[in-house]
Amino acid sequence: MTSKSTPSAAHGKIPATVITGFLGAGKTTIIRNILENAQGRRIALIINEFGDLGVDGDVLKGCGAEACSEDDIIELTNGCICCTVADDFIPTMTKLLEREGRPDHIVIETSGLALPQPLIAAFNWPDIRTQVTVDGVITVVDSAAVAAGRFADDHDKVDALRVEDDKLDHESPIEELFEDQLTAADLIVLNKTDLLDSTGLAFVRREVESRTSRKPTMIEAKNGEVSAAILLGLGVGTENDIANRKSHHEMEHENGEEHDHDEFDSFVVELGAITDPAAFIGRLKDIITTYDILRLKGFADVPGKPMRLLIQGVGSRIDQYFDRAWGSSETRGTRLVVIGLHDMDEQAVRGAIAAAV
Ligand SMILES: Nc1nc2c(ncn2[C@@H]2O[C@H](COP(=O)(O)OP(=O)(O)OP(=O)(O)O)[C@@H](O)[C@H]2O)c(=O)[nH]1
Repeated sequence: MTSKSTPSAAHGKIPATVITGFLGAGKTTIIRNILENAQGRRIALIINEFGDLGVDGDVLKGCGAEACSEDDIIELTNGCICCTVADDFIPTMTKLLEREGRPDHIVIETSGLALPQPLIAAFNWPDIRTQVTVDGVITVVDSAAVAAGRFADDHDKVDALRVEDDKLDHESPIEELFEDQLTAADLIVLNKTDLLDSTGLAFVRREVESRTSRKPTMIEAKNGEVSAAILLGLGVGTENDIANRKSHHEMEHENGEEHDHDEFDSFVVELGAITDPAAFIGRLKDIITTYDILRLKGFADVPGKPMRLLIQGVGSRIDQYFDRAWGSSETRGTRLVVIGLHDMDEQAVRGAIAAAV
């Protein structure tokens, strides 16, 4: 199945694939694989990240895949795509469609905290609807996190949040988001299967199935290795089916109350050189656990190394590798974005990370 054979492509509309999924599930990793196996398609990429440090865009620009030049990668940095659809996403799409040399396919990576529903609805805007169709929504799941109970309701925590903030009428914000992202899916990728055995994986399947009343196809993957032939060319036209995919927020606020991300918070920590990366990363793992940090990612300056060290923390797991050389006009330094729930003690986390150097 390729995009060239889908009904939407046959009607001249550009297919757009939405890749969603919670923080650190593996969205960027999957997109990297798509770009490297694009089967001759020219792909435009729209990336949205939570937090003021464009790590994903940088990772994807650095992969140098022919399918997608740096000019074809557009970063939306003014907040989560679901809240900035009108001001940010729609003008960006309009500009993209006015360009010469239109792409064969558009891939959109939502932030890990975004509700996909408002984004899908935006494809019904008149200027966009006539030119683009949603080929499919792919929800990436961190299977290891599901198995660890990361998306199960932590009642104590939710109750504590509610006492602090009486506007909080939701269940656990993480659990709701997880379910909303599953409910939007045409295809669910159970990623990170390398971290589980078959019993764990069977549990994850049941858990995911129980979190959405829709029954999208589920496939398993490790390191985001799924063929572009499976991911691109679903041919769904998801914008015609939004009524069946309502988020908790839409169901609770049919009167149109604004959605926001007050439940989550992020900040960037800037540090100098890291002389002992192994020790630093060991301490970061403890800090993530102590302060219940949801996502930590960025780069470190390691003295004597011509390349920067990419640091990717998801839950208490941290991956690190030297991803690219520092640019000649770039100031070397360590910058990490930290994402957590809104009750995260920013000053304490900042202090702990500074002391971990
Ligand atoms: N063990 C394992 N690690 C994975 C797998 N897929 C991705 N990762 C790692 O998980 C981390 C997060 O992956 P990303 O692709 O950046 O996740 P993301 O969903 O784009 O993250 P955000 O955009 O921050 O929400 C990285 O360190 C990846 O290398 C997998 O299948 N197995």
